[in-house]
Parts: sequence; structure tokens; C-alpha cells
Amino acid sequence: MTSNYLSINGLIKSYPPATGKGDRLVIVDGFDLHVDEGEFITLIGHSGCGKSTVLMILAGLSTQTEGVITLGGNTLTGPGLDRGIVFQSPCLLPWLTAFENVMLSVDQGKPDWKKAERRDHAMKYLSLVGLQDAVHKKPAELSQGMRQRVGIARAFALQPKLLLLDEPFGMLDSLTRIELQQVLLDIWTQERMTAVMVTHDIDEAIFMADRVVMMTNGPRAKIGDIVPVPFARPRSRGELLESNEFYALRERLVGFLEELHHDHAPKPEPEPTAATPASPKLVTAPLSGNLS
Ligand SMILES: Nc1ncnc2c1ncn2[C@@H]1O[C@H](COP(=O)(O)OP(=O)(O)OP(=O)(O)O)[C@@H](O)[C@H]1O
Repeated sequence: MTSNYLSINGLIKSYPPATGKGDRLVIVDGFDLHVDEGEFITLIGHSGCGKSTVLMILAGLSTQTEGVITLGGNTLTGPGLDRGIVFQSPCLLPWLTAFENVMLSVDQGKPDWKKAERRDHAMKYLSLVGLQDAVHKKPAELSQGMRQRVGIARAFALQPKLLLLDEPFGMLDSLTRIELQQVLLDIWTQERMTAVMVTHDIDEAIFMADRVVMMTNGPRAKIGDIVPVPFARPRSRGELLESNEFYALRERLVGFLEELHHDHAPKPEPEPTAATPASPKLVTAPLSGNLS
């Protein structure tokens, strides 16, 4: 396993001011991260801090303003088949079957293989996600969870150097979410590709990751803390939920995020006087395990 397989150095993303005048809006300011080959990173932070921005730059779908990213020793300059992406919603072509949707990516990723090899390869990943009996169904005939299984099969079938996951379970009900977390982890355990996943769910961030990367609030967001997850793999959700270490870790992550929350909370109002009567209090919702 190569150290620093993915290297993100001095990443900055800014946009011109909306009015055309004034300072640029700096979303991410100095994001540095080094990921070993085969490592699973989860990225968490408050809504709008810039998690997807970082992921889209890694995917080559957005360009950084400054900074250099290398993957396996090559500098990334745009999108490429060395990266597989799973979005919140899988963006399948509606007129193609599940099999054909995966084949599209296999045809692109493995152009030198024989047709039969490509078909077997697509079928292998569709079976791994549990869709062997639904391969000829079109997206409209599949549930949201099944569509996301196709998206996962498609990304893994590319056998990318880097797997990028942008809240892949965000639109699923909690049972399907738990099922698909396990499906994804099982395939990842077999393939051991380097992965970066954005999530709003703290338990999911811990369950999936080797390290949890926490971003500070934007604008000018950067990495606030990186927490290693000490649990051996394969992991059992049940065992994790029974371990004190899991709750200690959870507390640490929630504590970090709550601190950011308070830093940005409105300042307490001065005591009312006759000259300045009390105004209605602002209510800030407490953070739960889910950041959405
Ligand atoms: N084209 C753009 N021009 C200006 N600002 C933008 C543009 N695209 C995104 N932003 C801003 O960048 C910030 C970060 O957005 P991003 O989607 O990366 O956050 P996020 O952490 O993934 O949020 P969420 O958790 O809600 O998905 C947001 O404030 C967003 O408004």
C-alpha cells in the first residue's frame, strides 16, 4: 500500500463576487490531506462548508483556484476514468437497463477487453450489489435503493484508483441506508480501493472510515481535525454500538461540530433595560448525530 497515494496540497476554491465588485468569495482555503492507498476517508462538516466542493474538485468536475492534487503520483487536471463517483442520486440513463447502465461505464473503462469479459465484469458487480435478478429492469422499475445499488456497481466496476462518494445514502430510508452501507463496505473490503466519502451522518462516518476528516465552517473552510477510527475490519454495527470507544469517538466528533456551531451562534443579547426592551430570543437547534 502506497503512502500519500492521494495528496491534496494547499487546495483553495474561490468564486468571483456575485456583484462583480469586491473580494472573491473564498469557500475552501488551504485544504491539505494525504491519504494512503486503500484508505477510507469520510468527510464531515456543517452544511455549506465546502465538502462537495472538495469532492467535485477531486472528481475533476470543478477546478481548484489554487493547489495541487496528485493521485498515484499523477497530477489531476480534470475528470478521468481513474475516479469512480457515486452521487446522492445515481443519474442512470432511463432508457437503459441496470445492466446496460453498468456496461456503459465498463465499455469506457475497459475498452481493450473482449465483449464477453466486459459483460461478465458488469454482471459480477451487479451481483455483488445484490441485483442479479433485476439486471434487465430499467431505472423506473427499480426502487430508489436499487437504483443506488446500480450506481455503486457502476462505480466499482470501473475499478478506479479513487472512489468518490457524495452522500451516497442521503436519499434513502434508514433501513436501506444501513443495508447499502454494508453492501458498499463488503465490496470495498474485497477491492480495497482508496475512498473519500462525504456524509452528514456521524455514525455512518465512523462506521465506514479509517479516518474521519472534519471541516471547519465556511467561508474559508479548512480541515479542523482528523480522527482515526480504531475499530478492526470487518466491522459489525452491533459490536460497534455496544462499545464505549464508539460513543467516546462519537462524542468527540459531535463536540467538535457543536463548538463550531456555537462559534457561529448569535451573541447573547444585552440585558433588557427600560430604554431597550427585550426582543424575541433566537433559537438554535441542538445538533444530533445527523447534520442535515
Ligand atoms: N458557483 C458558485 N458560486 C458561488 N458560491 C458557490 C458556488 N457553488 C457553490 N458555492 C458555495 O460554496 C459553499 C460550499 O458548498 P458545498 O456544496 O461544497 O457545501 P457542502 O458542505 O457540501 O454543503 P451540504 O452539506 O449542504 O451539501 C456554499 O456556501 C455554496 O453556496
